[in-house]
Amino acid sequence: MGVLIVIEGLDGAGKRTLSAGLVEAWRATGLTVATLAFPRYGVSVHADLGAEALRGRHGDTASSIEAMALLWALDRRDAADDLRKLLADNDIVLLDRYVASNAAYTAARHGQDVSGPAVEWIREIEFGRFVLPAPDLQVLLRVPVALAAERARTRAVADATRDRDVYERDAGLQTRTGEVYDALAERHWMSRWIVAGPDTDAQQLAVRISNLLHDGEGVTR
Ligand SMILES: Nc1ncnc2c1ncn2[C@@H]1O[C@H](COP(=O)(O)OP(=O)(O)OP(=O)(O)O)[C@@H](O)[C@H]1O
Ligand SMILES: Cc1cn([C@H]2C[C@H](O)[C@@H](COP(=O)(O)O)O2)c(=O)[nH]c1=O
Repeated sequence: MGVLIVIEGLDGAGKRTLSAGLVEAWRATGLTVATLAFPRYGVSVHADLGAEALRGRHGDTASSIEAMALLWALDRRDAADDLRKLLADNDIVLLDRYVASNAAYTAARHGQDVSGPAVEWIREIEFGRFVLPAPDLQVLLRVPVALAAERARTRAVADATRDRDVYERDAGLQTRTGEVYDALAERHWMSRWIVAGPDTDAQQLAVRISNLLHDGEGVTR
């Protein structure tokens, strides 16, 4: 049974870039690694509807905090069987965003902190009702809001398919989301968390995580 590792962080933090580096580093040591990125655009109708809503389509869907959270959660529910199979077949399954994204953004949109009802609602729906696998380790890629926004802007200029959505244009939302992420990490919500900075070297982080897992630290099952 493999371990489930999640990279979390703000829009533009560099999660996808760091994930690619981790995969390369682990595979070079002979480990089998599978990856999934949520939302699963182009695979899940729920993910695609969510992305379209964030770009002004589907009436008032984007203005409903719970409607958006349920779309992202339903994408993960549909992926649950695939996720379990990947865990059975690989040493490591690395996720770019998972349930904590929904907890952080939903709480932040409501202006709640980590102790508010939104985080508990997401936990109950996704881990309780949808029975999604719990992570073994979550990594918060902690990047200042301004730097993450700059990275998202630069990416949007370079790649027309990655235009900034309404969440990415909302600096207040990103700031509040960062605060909820910090609290989730401090409380080790649903697993042990470690925090990585903006210039994290993927190779070094891969070694750090491997050591944690090897020592049994941060492994929840
Ligand atoms: N360490 C880094 N230094 C400089 N630029 C970086 C770094 N990491 C990522 N970037 C750049 O920042 C932009 C955003 O990175 P990336 O797509 O990996 O972020 P992300 O967290 O996955 O974003 P999102 O959640 O919005 O999809 C990309 O253009 C990427 O090349
Ligand atoms: C998976 C997930 C995502 N979100 C938020 C985070 C982003 O602002 C958007 C779209 O995600 P992307 O990584 O920029 O493609 O949605 C969320 O609120 N809840 C989730 O579960």
